[in-house]
Amino acid sequence: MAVYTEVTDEDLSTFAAQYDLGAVLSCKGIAEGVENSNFLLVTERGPYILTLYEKRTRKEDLPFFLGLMEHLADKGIACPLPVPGRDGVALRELCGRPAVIVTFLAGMWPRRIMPQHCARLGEALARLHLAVGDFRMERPNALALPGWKELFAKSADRADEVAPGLRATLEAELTALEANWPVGLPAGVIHADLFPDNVFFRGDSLSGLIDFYFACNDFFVYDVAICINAWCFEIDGSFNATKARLLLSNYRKVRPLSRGELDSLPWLCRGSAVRFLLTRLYDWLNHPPGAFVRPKDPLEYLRKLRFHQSVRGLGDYFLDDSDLAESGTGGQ
Ligand SMILES: Nc1ncnc2c1ncn2[C@@H]1O[C@H](COP(=O)(O)OP(=O)(O)O)[C@@H](O)[C@H]1O
Ligand SMILES: N[C@@H](CCOP(=O)(O)O)C(=O)O
Repeated sequence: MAVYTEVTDEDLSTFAAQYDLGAVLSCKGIAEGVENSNFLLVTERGPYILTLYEKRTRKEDLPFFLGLMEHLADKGIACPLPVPGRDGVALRELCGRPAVIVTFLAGMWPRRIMPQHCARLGEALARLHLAVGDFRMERPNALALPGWKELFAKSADRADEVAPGLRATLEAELTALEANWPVGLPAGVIHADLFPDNVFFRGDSLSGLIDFYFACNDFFVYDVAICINAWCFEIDGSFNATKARLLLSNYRKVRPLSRGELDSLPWLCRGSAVRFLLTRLYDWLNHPPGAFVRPKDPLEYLRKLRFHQSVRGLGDYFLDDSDLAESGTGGQ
């Protein structure tokens, strides 16, 4: 459960009085998420989500995240909308933390991922990438290669406590990634954390996307790589090529991927595995004592990294020749 900051009844009623939401009926910490403190806030107007921004979310980035949600909602993407107070301001402060109330999105994230979820995810991700075409704000990716190196430096000395040899593996992988990272691919704002717990479904239909607090500018296809890692491995660690193919083919129906983007996928998958391995490793070694949060397992991402390291080429695991033929041999 991610509740780093406790909110007293008194603090909450003073805070809620700044909105036109009626009286607060209940406010409960949410038993999911690891980054920020989230509460299900029920008022006379209905349910909302109250978020207090913690650790990795920098206050200066919040206008970008809130502006992005407003832009996407305007483009018809189902996502939470920041709720302004009576003064028109959405971003406020509560218990010394930046805080926002956003609209509640109905639906459930899939506990057991079925191939059809991956198909719907592919379409939604591509729609998101098209919808940001005219979003004018920018945020560099703080968790790209230089950020990975900083995180690694903070955890390197203790990495082998988590798995023997992890330090050397990460050192070598960071060097390899630096030498092979693609350049010049189509880029724009990406979600950058579209894990199953951030995608809601109602029945078989995808009902919305949440948690835009890692969104940033990067290659669109890097977002695809993040989703392949988060959605296309089974609990036993095996890669599910059917899920990856469905994710990719449905993405490509909405936003075609060039041959250059497809060819870069194996390295982007490796990079994405390292990115989540490093944040999880850091959190594993440093989670605040007493905080109501369960750190996620870094080794899940070490296993995913090893899988991608063992792959010899694109055709080996995602796509066969007929898939690749659709993209021609063009560049980016
Ligand atoms: N707008 C929303 N509508 C409904 N539930 C939400 C909403 N935002 C967050 N939640 C719930 O809170 C949980 C944690 O939110 P999330 O944004 O993923 O937190 P974190 O940023 O800490 O990872 C989600 O899994 C979901 O259950
Ligand atoms: N998805 C990340 C952790 C970020 O937490 P989330 O609750 O915002 O998804 C991971 O799995 O490491």
